[in-house]
Amino acid sequence: MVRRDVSTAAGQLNVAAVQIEFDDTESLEARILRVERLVSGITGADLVVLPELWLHGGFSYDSWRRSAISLESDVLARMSELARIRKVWLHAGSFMETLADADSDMWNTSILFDNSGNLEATYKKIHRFGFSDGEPKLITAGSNPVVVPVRTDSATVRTGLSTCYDLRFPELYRHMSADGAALNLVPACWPLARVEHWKTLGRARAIENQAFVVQCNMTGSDQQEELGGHSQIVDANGTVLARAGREETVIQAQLDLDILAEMRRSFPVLQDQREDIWSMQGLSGKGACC
Ligand SMILES: NC(=O)CCC(=O)C(=O)O
Repeated sequence: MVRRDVSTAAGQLNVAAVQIEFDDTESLEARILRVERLVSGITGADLVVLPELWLHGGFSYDSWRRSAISLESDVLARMSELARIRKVWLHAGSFMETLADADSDMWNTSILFDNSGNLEATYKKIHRFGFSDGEPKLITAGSNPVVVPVRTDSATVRTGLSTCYDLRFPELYRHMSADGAALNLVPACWPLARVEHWKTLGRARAIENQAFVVQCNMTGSDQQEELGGHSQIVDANGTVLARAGREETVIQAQLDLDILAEMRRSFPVLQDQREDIWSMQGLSGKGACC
């Protein structure tokens, strides 16, 4: 495995996560306006993160095809404009992406704009949630991990993109770590019933990869599924720098990337990884199931 130089993280980055309340009865336009207002009210952030499928509803399977959008849609033009006007990097959360033709595949695609409103990266969710229902039935899985450099006047950091259920698969984060990720952004639509998993797995991904983790969840309810909230910003020690409750809110924290780089130098656990671990005793990377 080729490992990127970890010194790609430096400086200070102020990040905000916008925890959005979902309500099945609200129109898409009303929700977009609310999100624009929430983002416009944030001060001092370099990077703002929105949740997974905040427009469509993470569990609104029946309406996904109807509400799906293409990368050229007006909604994304508005998100790009928001990033440009507010001069923030904007992880606009994820969207149900489709191509122009009606029968196209759909993907759960995350979108990152830079602070001039340019589209910097897209990431198609790799691990689909729902077992034999929901995402595996309706959408196509991505197959490319994405790590992208985020650069501002005061910071530079390679940033890994992942979505919700991906958080349960540590090998994805190991892969992004090898590609230099020192910050992981995790938009989600994670239910209340498993919110302790959400909180613990975010801290675990931070500690084991010596990286910051920004988890931005939905709250409210979607097709009778109570959504968990508890968005959090975690440092590489697993310390929660900011955490929401279940209300619609913005959380914000300053990420000190110089301290992270120093921690990685003085406690260099990542260099002790054994790449031969999967070939030991003939096991493959896929765990036993049922
Ligand atoms: N939208 C999701 O990926 C939900 C994931 C989830 O509920 C879980 O991992 O638990």
